Amino acid sequence: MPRRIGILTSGGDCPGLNAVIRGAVLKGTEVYGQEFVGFRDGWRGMIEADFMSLDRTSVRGLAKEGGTILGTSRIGPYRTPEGQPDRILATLARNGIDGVIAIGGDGTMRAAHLLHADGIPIVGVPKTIDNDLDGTDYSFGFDTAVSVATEAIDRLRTTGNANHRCMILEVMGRHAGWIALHAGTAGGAHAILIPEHPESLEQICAWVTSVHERGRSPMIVVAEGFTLPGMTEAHSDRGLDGFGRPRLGGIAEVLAPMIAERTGIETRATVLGHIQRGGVPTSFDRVLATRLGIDVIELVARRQWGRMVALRGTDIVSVALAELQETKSVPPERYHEVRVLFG
Ligand SMILES: Nc1ncnc2c1ncn2[C@@H]1O[C@H](COP(=O)(O)OP(=O)(O)O)[C@@H](O)[C@H]1O
Ligand SMILES: O=P(O)(O)OC[C@H]1O[C@](O)(COP(=O)(O)O)[C@@H](O)[C@@H]1O
Ligand SMILES: [Mg+2]
Repeated sequence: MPRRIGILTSGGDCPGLNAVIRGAVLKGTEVYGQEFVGFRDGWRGMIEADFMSLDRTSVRGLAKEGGTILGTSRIGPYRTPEGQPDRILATLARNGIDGVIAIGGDGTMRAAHLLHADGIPIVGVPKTIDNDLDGTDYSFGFDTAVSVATEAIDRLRTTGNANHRCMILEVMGRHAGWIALHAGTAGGAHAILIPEHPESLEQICAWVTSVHERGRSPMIVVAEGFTLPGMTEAHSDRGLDGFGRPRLGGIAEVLAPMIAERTGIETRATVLGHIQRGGVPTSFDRVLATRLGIDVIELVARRQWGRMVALRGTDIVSVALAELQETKSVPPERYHEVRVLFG
């Protein structure tokens, strides 16, 4: 039975991370008598042996707390001499750490898979507000982000109606438009634009005009990764993130003047940004995150390294990290199901 376990949170933060930590620490300490440490700032803490001890007291009241008490980063393994697997194994051994729980998104799970293949005892817990992680029906953080985005749509509609304007809300979603799809559907958007399904400017303007002509204020929801035909990459003018990828954001501000010019309808853009990632998780996300934290301890107890806990229907199951596909995209039929309501 692994006795001393390290936990880390990596990648973009996500409401529910703390609830996972609490679920895992409470289950592990109470049921198996395990000890826990928390690596600070994701993989960096594991690589540099920068950790804090986690006990019952340190996870008190955490189910409802946004962010992560451990901090997160996009600093990864393999990039420095200390980040090589043999050095990581030695660091873990020196500190008496028998296994690692990595809580993160697609990137973190990819890194965890590589580390497992290189002999590091590691299991994963899926997190992402984007809901784009393969292998799990939903990830915690998504429901919170959708709730925040839906409220933003409701608010934008009243100001849009008052001023007879077209309103555009931009939400996160680098490769997948799940937040836009769900929030747009919940908020009754007149068009939802997502990375998986390009729409032409002509089509978008046709929807906007038809809404306006029947006396309503058009409401568009766009995911940050959406591209117009002819764009080879998602819009980015904000430099690179910690992992060297372009920081997305701003496509709503690109679309607004184009739509205004073509339709003659005054148009305003709002970029929701990190508001959808901060603050308290919804009760759905608290429950999901807590269950994943509890259940990942079973993987650890059975030494089922190289696996990730996941939600399948209403059950928590586990999947091999090696089997995860690149991205869980919005399937065409899910998009076309709501597209018939646009305009
Ligand atoms: N293929 C990879 N090899 C090594 N490390 C990786 C790889 N992909 C991601 N990582 C590390 O995991 C971190 C988290 O991934 P990222 O995509 O930024 O967030 P998330 O896990 O939320 O998707 C990255 O910033 C990087 O340090
Ligand atoms: O501002 P940051 O921290 O770079 O995060 C922005 C990114 O966070 C996300 O919500 C999640 O990204 P990761 O899962 O890769 O962390 C993306 O949709 C968005 O592009
Ligand atoms: Mg990612």
